[in-house]
Amino acid sequence: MDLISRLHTSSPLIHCITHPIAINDCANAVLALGARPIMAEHPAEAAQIAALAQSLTVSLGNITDARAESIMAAGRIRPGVIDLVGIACSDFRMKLAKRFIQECHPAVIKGNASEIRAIAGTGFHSQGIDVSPKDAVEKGDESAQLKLALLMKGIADQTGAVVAASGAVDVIVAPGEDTAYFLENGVPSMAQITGTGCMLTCIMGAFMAVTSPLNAAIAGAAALGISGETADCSLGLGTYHMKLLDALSLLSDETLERRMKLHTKTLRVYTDGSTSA
Ligand SMILES: Nc1ncnc2c1ncn2[C@@H]1O[C@H](COP(=O)(O)OP(=O)(O)OP(=O)(O)O)[C@@H](O)[C@H]1O
Ligand SMILES: Cc1ncsc1CCO
Repeated sequence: MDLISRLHTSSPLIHCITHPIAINDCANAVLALGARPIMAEHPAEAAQIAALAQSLTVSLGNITDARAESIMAAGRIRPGVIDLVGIACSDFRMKLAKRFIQECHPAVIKGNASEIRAIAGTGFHSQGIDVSPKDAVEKGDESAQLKLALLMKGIADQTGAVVAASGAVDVIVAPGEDTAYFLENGVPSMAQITGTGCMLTCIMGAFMAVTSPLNAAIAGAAALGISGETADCSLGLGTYHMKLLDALSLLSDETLERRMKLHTKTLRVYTDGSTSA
């Protein structure tokens, strides 16, 4: 795998429509991997910038009317990554997410486990923008991992998008495929820094400029998770935040491949609707 060196060599332009809480970290995360971010969000220019860029990411976090408009305008131009931030606690965002998925056909649909359950139309627990502990999928809980993956397969097959659920275990499923991918990289401190999920969205978008949406989702989750593992958190969260960016900028393809904790499972959906792995 040579995705990081491909990014450094080709320096693709990544159009990220995200929110002020995470915008600076997102731009720096894209730069750290060798790509070029453009954070344009004016509705009058969003389509033109999306057409110019090699990849697009959109986030529903801290949504505004202007950003909602530019997300739709850019999404109609290019199938990007949509981050479903907050759809579990906001009917407005849920409606916008559904409209985006229907009209813009994103390549990747990403959220935490509560947001993924919400977009699947199944029971979910809302805890603001964070995952509810009742929906979260933990390391070692194979049954919960599998249930979420099966739910995600339904969304993927229905929308044609890769579906990614971030968390302690990142779960990724592609449309028309029976394989579910489970990544166990990362440390709990990452959830203590605001915007790590938003950075992940833009990192996936960066990789999408040089590989398929499925590989981009896997490589993105692994790259951020490994950076979170190698960054020093002993001096507190403020320093850890910067160390995370340092680690991302120093990450090599060799380390990405060697430290990636990926396992797969085959999902089966029977004609009577029952499921198994
Ligand atoms: N408990 C955890 N253990 C290990 N890694 C974690 C944990 N929580 C988060 N991570 C890591 O952080 C990454 C971001 O995931 P997370 O689901 O926390 O984002 P998020 O909640 O959407 O963040 P935000 O809303 O602040 O942008 C994951 O891909 C994973 O690598
Ligand atoms: C704190 C916060 N509020 C809306 S988005 C966001 C950052 C994490 O997504």
